[in-house]
Amino acid sequence: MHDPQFSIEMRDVSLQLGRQDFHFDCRLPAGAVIAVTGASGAGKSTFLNLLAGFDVPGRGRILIAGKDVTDEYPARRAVSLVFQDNNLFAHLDIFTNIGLGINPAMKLTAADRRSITSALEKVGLAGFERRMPGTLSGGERQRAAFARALVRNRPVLLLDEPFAALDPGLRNGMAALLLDMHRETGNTVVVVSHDPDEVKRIADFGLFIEGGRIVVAAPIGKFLGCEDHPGLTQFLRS
Ligand SMILES: Nc1ncnc2c1ncn2[C@@H]1O[C@H](COP(=O)(O)OP(=O)(O)OP(=O)(O)O)[C@@H](O)[C@H]1O
Repeated sequence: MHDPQFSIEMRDVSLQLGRQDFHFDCRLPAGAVIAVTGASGAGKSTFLNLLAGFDVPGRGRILIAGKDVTDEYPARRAVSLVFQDNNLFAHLDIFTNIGLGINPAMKLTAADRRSITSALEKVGLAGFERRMPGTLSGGERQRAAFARALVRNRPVLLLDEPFAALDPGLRNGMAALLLDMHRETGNTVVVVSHDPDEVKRIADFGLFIEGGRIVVAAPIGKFLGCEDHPGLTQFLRS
């Protein structure tokens, strides 16, 4: 049974990658900004990869917006993604990269075309439509990927340190844009962050992952006040 309060459920999900095993079991609130935290190598990206469908669990079920997606291909899932790399097709210009996020056959309406231009303006890349990804800086590529997520407008947005390559001013600007979009659409945002200030600023709910397991999952007030896990305390003070 699906409870509409939850947009993401992992039911007894297990996975082994090399010598590392992972076990995730969680229910995440719909319409929240959920911060995923943990030390390097804890399993944050694997958690997102399972939701995106790039990793497939050996056991357990994954539900997104009430639908069991465990056996569904990444492209069919109700998610958009902004990951650290590999966000853009290198042989296609920025307009096409973003357009594919709206319609994989590039059948775009005039309104779609306007929304691409407008998303590029919002992320500070006005006029970049015909540029190839290889001619953009790392931060510009991340912003282009973010523009694609803006136009895709899926119920769940997965972001793996989306603004890591940006300087602090731009990073804050993009975080503000993310919150604007979130308020407008009411979508669920799952964002990996290494920055406690960013977590405090944007998240409604926090997850702390350690050794391939979720050790804390709580609304943000409780999460920030949690003193039961030295790893989390250290992260929050960093
Ligand atoms: N395909 C794989 N084969 C073997 N081990 C893997 C594989 N993918 C991930 N791992 C291991 O699983 C652990 C968790 O990796 P993951 O990328 O999820 O961590 P993370 O919390 O996102 O780390 P970071 O903050 O450094 O990006 C790491 O020890 C990693 O080396």
